[in-house]
Amino acid sequence: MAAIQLDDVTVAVALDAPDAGPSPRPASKVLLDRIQLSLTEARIAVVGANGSGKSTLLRLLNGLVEPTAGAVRVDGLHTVRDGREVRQRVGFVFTDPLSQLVMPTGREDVELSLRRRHRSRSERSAAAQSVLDRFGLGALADQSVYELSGGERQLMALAAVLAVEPDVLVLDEPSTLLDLRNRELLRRTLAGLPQQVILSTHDLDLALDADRVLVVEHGRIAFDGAPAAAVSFYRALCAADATPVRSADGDQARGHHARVDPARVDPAPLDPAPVDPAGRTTAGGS
Ligand SMILES: Nc1ncnc2c1ncn2[C@@H]1O[C@H](COP(=O)(O)OP(=O)(O)OP(=O)(O)O)[C@@H](O)[C@H]1O
Repeated sequence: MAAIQLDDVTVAVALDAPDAGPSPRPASKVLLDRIQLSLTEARIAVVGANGSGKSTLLRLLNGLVEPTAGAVRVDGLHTVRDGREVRQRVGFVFTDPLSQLVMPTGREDVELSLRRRHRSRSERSAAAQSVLDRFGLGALADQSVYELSGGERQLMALAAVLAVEPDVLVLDEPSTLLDLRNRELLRRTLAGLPQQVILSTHDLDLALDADRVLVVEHGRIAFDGAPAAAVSFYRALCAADATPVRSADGDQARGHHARVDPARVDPAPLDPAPVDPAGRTTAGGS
């Protein structure tokens, strides 16, 4: 497995000119805050609320997003300085397949992925056919990508990235558009891959297939550990968020700032396993 190291990584973006006035907006927004992670497990899932920072975290891994501070290394390669080598090792599958499929048909897209690996056109074509067949996409290979269903496109985008056999596969919400059957196909496919797989998902069953799950909350790692405990933590976090709380003046408000103590999350009834004995369960970083 590859060793991916995030050393004290912060990602911040500049916002439009802050308004002057009694409560001026900040000039920048922190998307990820001092993340310290060592990612070596074969299957890692990242869960968290919309806007919590999951995609930003994944995009760091192949240099699509650059840290504002700190560094990300893949097998010792720096994602900014050694971007090209890192991208050859780390394949990235986007949530929206149309931002990835650039050729008119799936076959052409997979062949484009394979252009460096197979110089001969006939070899390239045979290799593309074999990849497409593996995903049950052979019959759709010559159809316009715009005529494919969302799920078919998503599988096509995955096939095009896997065609070059990266060492690490990073997938941003890969099951969003898939029906139950294709979700199962995706789960089986991911389970059988030799690559290290790191994915973000709102599909908690997919997260439970992983060896390790990170819960991202407001740009920080709120929990890092065994899947059942992480999912229980995340459910508790969402429940706390959704629970109306009474403010001091008696008004009801949503408990957006409710704290869930990771050490006190009961993983039952999903799995009675205790929180990861490796002690990676942390609040606000790992
Ligand atoms: N370039 C940018 N400029 C300003 N804000 C940004 C930028 N990129 C991301 N953000 C903000 O950063 C936060 C994290 O975004 P990110 O896409 O990482 O979230 P996410 O957890 O993947 O969300 P989702 O589950 O909805 O896909 C969001 O509030 C988003 O609006």
